[in-house]
Amino acid sequence: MCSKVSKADNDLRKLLSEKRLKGDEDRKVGSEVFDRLTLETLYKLAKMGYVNQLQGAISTGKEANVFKGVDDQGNFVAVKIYRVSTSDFKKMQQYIQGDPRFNVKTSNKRQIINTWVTKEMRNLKRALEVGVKVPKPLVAKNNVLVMEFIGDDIGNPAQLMRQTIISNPDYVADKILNYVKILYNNAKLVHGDLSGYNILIDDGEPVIIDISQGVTVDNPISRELLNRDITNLVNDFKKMGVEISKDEIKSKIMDV
Ligand SMILES: Nc1ncnc2c1ncn2[C@@H]1O[C@H](COP(=O)(O)OP(=O)(O)OP(=O)(O)O)[C@@H](O)[C@H]1O
Repeated sequence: MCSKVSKADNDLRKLLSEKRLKGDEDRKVGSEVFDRLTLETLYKLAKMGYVNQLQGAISTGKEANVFKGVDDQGNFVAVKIYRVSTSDFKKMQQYIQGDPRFNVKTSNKRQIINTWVTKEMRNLKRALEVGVKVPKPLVAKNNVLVMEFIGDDIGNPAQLMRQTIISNPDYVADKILNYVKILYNNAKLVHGDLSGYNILIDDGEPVIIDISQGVTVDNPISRELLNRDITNLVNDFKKMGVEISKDEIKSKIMDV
């Protein structure tokens, strides 16, 4: 028992000392992201073996920060930490309320974020189950989601589709459209924020990320979100040299 506790203490010390937050931006992130409850959550995840080192920020987003971590077995993991101070609770509430899977009537900010993280985890699982390539979710606890790290063996994260040169654009576009189709028809989900900024290219393969706002097709806003996703894809594909119209995409998705 004693040795377990001291191992966990050591793990947390290691986790915090090795998070290696560099530069002004990262330091700002450090103080904003690592509030007491977040530290406690990371501590529990360290004890459970999910993350025992954080190795710096991969991204500093509007509402969350994504860190590269290492688990007990030495595997890289991606650790997404929602910031309670800057999250858009109104938007989160709107998306959660229209979702029959959740019955959350609270206006408590932490509870809303925790539900949001659970929603992201469940959407990722549901996408994986039908064969969409997304990061495998490993654990969700409070405002922290730990998932499979998408990148190379030495820890370089994969590039965003919008920020990389695609060597196989037709293949990538086709794969993405098939993912949107099976997500819609089989998982009954709409991503809701799909664009080249939420698709990673890993070894020539598209991987869809950031599915937290994804809604079930019976949500009243699902059609509007699907249309927006399709518009974004038309524009992104065009930039990659793949011409396809909104109507063509719609008929591909609905063609079951
Ligand atoms: N599983 C992962 N493996 C590797 N990198 C990842 C992973 N998940 C996210 N990232 C990186 O972190 C960035 C932010 O992730 P994500 O889009 O999920 O967070 P976000 O806070 O919603 O971002 P934003 O506010 O910019 O939309 C991604 O653009 C990607 O570069």
